[in-house]
Amino acid sequence: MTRDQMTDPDSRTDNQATDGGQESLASNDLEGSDPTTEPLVDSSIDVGDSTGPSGDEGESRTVIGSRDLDVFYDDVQALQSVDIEIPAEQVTAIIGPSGCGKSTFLRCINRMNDLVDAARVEGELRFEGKNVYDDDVDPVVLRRKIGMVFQSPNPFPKSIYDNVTYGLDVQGVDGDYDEIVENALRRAALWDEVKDQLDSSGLDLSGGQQQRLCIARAIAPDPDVILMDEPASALDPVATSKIEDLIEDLAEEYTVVIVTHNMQQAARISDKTAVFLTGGELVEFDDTEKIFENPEHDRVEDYITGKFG
Ligand SMILES: Nc1ncnc2c1ncn2[C@@H]1O[C@H](COP(=O)(O)OP(=O)(O)OP(=O)(O)O)[C@@H](O)[C@H]1O
Repeated sequence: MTRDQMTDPDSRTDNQATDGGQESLASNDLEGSDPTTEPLVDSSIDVGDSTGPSGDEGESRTVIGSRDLDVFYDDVQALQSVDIEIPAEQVTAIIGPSGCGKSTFLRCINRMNDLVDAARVEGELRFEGKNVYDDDVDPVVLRRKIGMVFQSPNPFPKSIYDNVTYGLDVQGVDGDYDEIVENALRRAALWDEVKDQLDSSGLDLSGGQQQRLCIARAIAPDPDVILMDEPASALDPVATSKIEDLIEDLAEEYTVVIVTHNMQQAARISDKTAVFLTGGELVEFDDTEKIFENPEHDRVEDYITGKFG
């Protein structure tokens, strides 16, 4: 299987399951994709320019990269010429003041901005070396490889079991659903708490459990990347701590990109940190320790130390 086969003209559709018009689903809960012809990006292939800038041995492979990425909402520019190389199987935090384009960047990665009429994307955003904005890329397939978890826990009014299998069901994916559900719930650190109540409504869980259920739902289709947009901001400190532990565990298997307003959280859980500042400029991207202890840019230091933002 080659990178070119990420495309699937037969299943090309932007359909996404919706919940009362809210952006309230794991993004890989998508209808319209034909799993029998699902074109995959084989991460074992030579991905050319998707290696890191230095290509040094021991350097983590780049999974997501952008070059000169601009995003506009009508005439308003939300991102300006963003260049970034996001490494595999690490946690990358996106931080910055309100309105600096954090969510916009996250949504570019799996083309969720396609769902916003006013949004226009220019430049290049690569997943496994393939520009996801090429005409031949199927966004439905892309979103199965790049799942998403939103700010507010948003389970469906369905059983815990059905919440996890929903995305698989609508795509007609075959497989042992019992096994998939158990694996996804285990990986989301929820199995032990819910294994005896899989038929109960997902809405009866606590907020933190609901968010872990949403993470299980995002994991079920077996993505490569999990995008998280402030996944703990609606949770209490105990539930937040569990989600943070979970995110660190997930990075052993998945590439995690998380938007957070909480700088302590970024410092605690991420390996890399990207600092966006007003105007949608990516000002600095480096190891999290470096960003928080010795940033290159005064503006980043001012932001980190709370002088503005
Ligand atoms: N759907 C939209 N239509 C028009 N403008 C938008 C839309 N979404 C975002 N914007 C604008 O794009 C810019 C970046 O917004 P974005 O939500 O990406 O920032 P953010 O850093 O995630 O903000 P916050 O931290 O407040 O969530 C802002 O000026 C915002 O008003």
